Amino acid sequence: MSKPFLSEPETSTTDTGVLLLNLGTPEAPTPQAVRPYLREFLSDQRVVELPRFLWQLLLRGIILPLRSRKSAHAYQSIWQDNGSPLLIGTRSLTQALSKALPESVITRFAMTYGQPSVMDVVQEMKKQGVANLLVVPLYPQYASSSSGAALDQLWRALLKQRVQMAVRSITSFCADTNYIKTLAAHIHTHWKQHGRGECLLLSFHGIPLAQQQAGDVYVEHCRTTTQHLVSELGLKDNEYRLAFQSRFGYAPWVGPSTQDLFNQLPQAGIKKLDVVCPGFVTDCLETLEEINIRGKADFLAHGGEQFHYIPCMSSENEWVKILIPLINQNLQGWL
Ligand SMILES: C=CC1=C(C)c2cc3[nH]c(cc4nc(cc5[nH]c(cc1n2)c(C)c5CCC(=O)O)C(CCC(=O)O)=C4C)c(C)c3C=C
Ligand SMILES: [Fe+2]
Ligand SMILES: [Fe+2]
Repeated sequence: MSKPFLSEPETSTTDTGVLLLNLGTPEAPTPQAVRPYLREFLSDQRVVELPRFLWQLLLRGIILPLRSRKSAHAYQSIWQDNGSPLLIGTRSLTQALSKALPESVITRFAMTYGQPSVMDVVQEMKKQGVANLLVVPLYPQYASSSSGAALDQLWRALLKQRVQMAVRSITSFCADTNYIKTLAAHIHTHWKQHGRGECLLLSFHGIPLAQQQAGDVYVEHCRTTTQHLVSELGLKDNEYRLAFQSRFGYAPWVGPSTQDLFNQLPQAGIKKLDVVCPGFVTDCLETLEEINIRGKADFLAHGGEQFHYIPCMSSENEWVKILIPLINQNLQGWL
């Protein structure tokens, strides 16, 4: 029988730690590796809120066999020599923040699904002496299915601790001034280097409409980011669009859909399109494959002439500029 609480070191420590949380990604771009990742992800009731038994029948019987193969194929098109872009990006962001924070702060990352797990990393940080922990889900806009699910894993880890850590968490930073200004500057730099389209599409990951109607603040947060960003960029109403991507399943999702806009915008006279994904801290399957491969092909096939995807901001310069002040503000009194 497993013990209800973990054994603790006898010395009491007071070190401070910062834990970054991201979604997780498969170990390899193969159906065999994608399947356990999707099973864990899609079994989370924050992600799919259907009755558990019915959903598990559907998931294991129909969805996993089909989706694992389809997703593995998509992952193959973006996989890098050293692994999944989401893992590479999260690791390099952790290294950059670790360098920029005082040496005494222990900085790590963990994944909501897959490896490294939140449970293992929190345990390891505790062994290293962390007693005060700041947790930063890497999602500027809060959604129950992303930030909420990430924080659930942290609370699960704390349930195992005999002597619990002091914990602070950042739940969202959708209107943070450094985030908005740095993102606006990033877009300007892209325009200077590659030219500017007729319209800027801000594409956020979607959520099921039922979750929004049940009170999730996610869409409101996406609108807040959009308002601040377009005002910082000085865009007129006809120079930008807000849309939601990555629809999953047959139930309605929040709209308008990014996919629909790729098909419709050329007919509405927009032939040159720039796309940015402000809700993603690191490039991943949903930006590199869904937007920059499939989305681009659809837009061009429907009469579009120029499609520029503006990549996520860099870890070393831009995200450090955004996250260090936010982290320092939340570490007050601990250092
Ligand atoms: C803003 C962050 C995200 C929210 C909100 C979110 C909700 C959400 N996602 C799914 C289903 C899938 N998402 C998948 C990939 C994926 N999702 C996010 C972020 C959010 N998801 C990221 C960063 C990624 C990329 C992971 C990577 O390895 O690069 C996938 C897996 C890929 C696929 O098969 O398409 C699924 C499935 C739901 C159902 C949902 C809200 C309820
Ligand atoms: Fe940049
Ligand atoms: Fe997702």
